[in-house]
Amino acid sequence: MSELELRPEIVALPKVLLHDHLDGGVRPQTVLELAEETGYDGLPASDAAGLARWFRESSDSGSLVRYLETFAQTVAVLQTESALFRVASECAQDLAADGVVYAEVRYAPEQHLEAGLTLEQVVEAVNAGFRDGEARSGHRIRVRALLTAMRHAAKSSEIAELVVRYRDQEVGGFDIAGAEAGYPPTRHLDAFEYLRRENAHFTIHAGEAFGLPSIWEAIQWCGAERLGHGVRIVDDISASDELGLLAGFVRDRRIPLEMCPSSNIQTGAATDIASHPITRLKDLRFRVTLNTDNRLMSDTSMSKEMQLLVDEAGWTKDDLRWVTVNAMKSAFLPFDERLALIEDTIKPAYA
Ligand SMILES: O=c1[nH]cnc2c1ncn2[C@@H]1O[C@H](CO)[C@@H](O)[C@H]1O
Ligand SMILES: [Zn+2]
Repeated sequence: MSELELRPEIVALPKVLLHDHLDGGVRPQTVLELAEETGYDGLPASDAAGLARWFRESSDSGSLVRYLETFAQTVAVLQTESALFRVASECAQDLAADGVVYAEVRYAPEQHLEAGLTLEQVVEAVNAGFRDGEARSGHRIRVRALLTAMRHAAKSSEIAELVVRYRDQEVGGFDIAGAEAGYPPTRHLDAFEYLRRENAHFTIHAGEAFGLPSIWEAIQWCGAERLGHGVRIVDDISASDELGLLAGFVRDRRIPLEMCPSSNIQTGAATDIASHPITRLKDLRFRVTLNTDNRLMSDTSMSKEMQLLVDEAGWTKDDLRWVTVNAMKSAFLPFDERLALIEDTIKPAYA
């Protein structure tokens, strides 16, 4: 991705981010310092610029599986409470500086147990880091956590229970992530059924590397409230914009699509920003939201994703307001709190 000078008027707009991975958004310099502190010697570069380049280039393979391999480097240095606290705090500060007013940041607690932490210690360290970052940011931002279970693993029920246990401590919901092909979400039906019995929220990564069957299972078998990516829903829309039954269901039910344009280009789910399905889905009035996915791997931010759409796909400020309101409506947050953010923070700033 080329260097992009961000326009201050875009940075200043209030933004809502529903799909951002904590372990995909670490500052390169922090990765280096944490590796030094913890004695991890497996990093592929020894300076921040080189490391940033390595992450971006290694993620450019056109394959989700290869893209996901780069996370081994960030996960390796995120095995202590102090590392998790620091990275969560910096995440909240970086998002706030980018104009984000509300964020749901996800990570997989089960990936941070290698040095002996318990799941609870992981969640509490990250939560404390978010609170610290909110306070230090000097902006009004609220950051909540989504707890991810890895789709190839067998911890989803435990992670789902964690979501319910910490729901009053800014844990908004549950997600599953990881390689999509070969690991259908129905492997985790027990977790989804439990969450529904508990009136808890969840989203599922679906329709990114794999097509319609994955989206269909996520919605109709698992009961996903939102779709992570969901970009392949265009496979169910004809050249003359006729919607198939599944695409029609997704649009009619206003199922939010957590779309991540730059990430999709790196994993091969889309070719470029100009032709990314997000614009077509916006024009067809799907419940489209705009997201970063992994700021480190894609060298991106919410402002950058917005500016790319404006510059390369003809988006207007009205479109940016629309996806921002869509995202706020789709947040895993009580209705009155969503409404307050829309009326008091978002709408006045885009007027
Ligand atoms: O776009 C994606 N698709 C599927 N899985 C992902 C994506 N981005 C990150 N992760 C996976 O989610 C884990 C927890 O944050 C990451 O470690 C990575 O393996
Ligand atoms: Zn993701």
